[in-house]
Amino acid sequence: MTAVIETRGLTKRYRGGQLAVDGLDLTVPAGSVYGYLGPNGSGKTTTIRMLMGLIEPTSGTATVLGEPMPQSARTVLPRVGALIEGPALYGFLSGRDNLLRYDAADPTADPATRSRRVAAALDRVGLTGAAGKKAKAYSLGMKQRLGLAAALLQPRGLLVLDEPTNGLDPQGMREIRALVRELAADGTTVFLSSHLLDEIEQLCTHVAVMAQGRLLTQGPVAELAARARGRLSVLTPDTARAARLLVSLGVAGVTVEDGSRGEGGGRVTAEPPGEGTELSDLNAALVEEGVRVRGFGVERASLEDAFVALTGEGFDVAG
Ligand SMILES: Nc1ncnc2c1ncn2[C@@H]1O[C@H](COP(=O)(O)OP(=O)(O)OP(=O)(O)O)[C@@H](O)[C@H]1O
Repeated sequence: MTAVIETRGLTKRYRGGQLAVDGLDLTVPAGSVYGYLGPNGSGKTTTIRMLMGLIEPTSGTATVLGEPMPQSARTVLPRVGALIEGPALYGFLSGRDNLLRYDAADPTADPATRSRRVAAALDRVGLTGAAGKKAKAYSLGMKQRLGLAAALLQPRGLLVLDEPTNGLDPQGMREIRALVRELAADGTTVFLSSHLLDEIEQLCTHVAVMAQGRLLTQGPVAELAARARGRLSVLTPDTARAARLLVSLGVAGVTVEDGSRGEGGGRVTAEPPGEGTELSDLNAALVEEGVRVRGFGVERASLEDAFVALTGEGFDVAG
């Protein structure tokens, strides 16, 4: 498999002494939608700025589309569509005129076909109807889509999107996510940073998890989630009794969630039992004890479970 982005020991220490990225080894396979996940301040933007040749690494190497960065920035960057820290737009110009300016700034873009390229890009992001409006009248989501249109003026081998849904309302988020899915379906490799775990789970085939400048893990999303163990879940109105019994049977991590499940129902979750204990025996023991069981099973592990297992802490999934 060819890597579209590869870094080895990539490190950035800012002048003030802050170690923002620490010995990063990333491998982004061709055709992947690669989620770069980490809380604010974990080094995502710094990494992207190094990949795009905007800042020099302190040490380590990076290749993008097979060429070393920042040395090959001039040949690599025209093949990369990037949306970093919000698009730079002229508010007093229409959406269309903003794109015409972007296209004109690209020395490789043929002026004869400019208006056709711009029309196609506007259509791609669903802004044809609003193309004549001034950009300052655009919603944040429309501005973000216009930024994406600028990134799509030329065919690209790679799209790099830094927190593309940051600050958007739910509708705007849905629009941008739908667009990213469409682009990915066309086979474009997408590298997308986010601090939203559910966004990565919805959009990405691969994920790298960052914390404090260091890579905790990377790989296919499905593999990462599968590595985490699911939770045993018992739906019952008799939560306290169920919990006591599970604890007495040696089940670990027993947690009671009461309330809002209708008819006074609640839920008890726990770690799935280890070898030697059958799930069916646990269920039978609950029933024997007179616990009314409305649901029983092991829920599939989510990426969040995997993240908690990795870091020992929860994640800001709501943003
Ligand atoms: N120009 C700079 N000079 C000094 N320190 C910096 C600079 N830019 C970022 N940092 C620090 O480097 C660390 C990583 O920042 P970075 O912006 O890369 O993180 P991030 O994961 O992108 O977070 P956010 O989503 O908040 O941008 C932070 O501690 C930040 O304060």
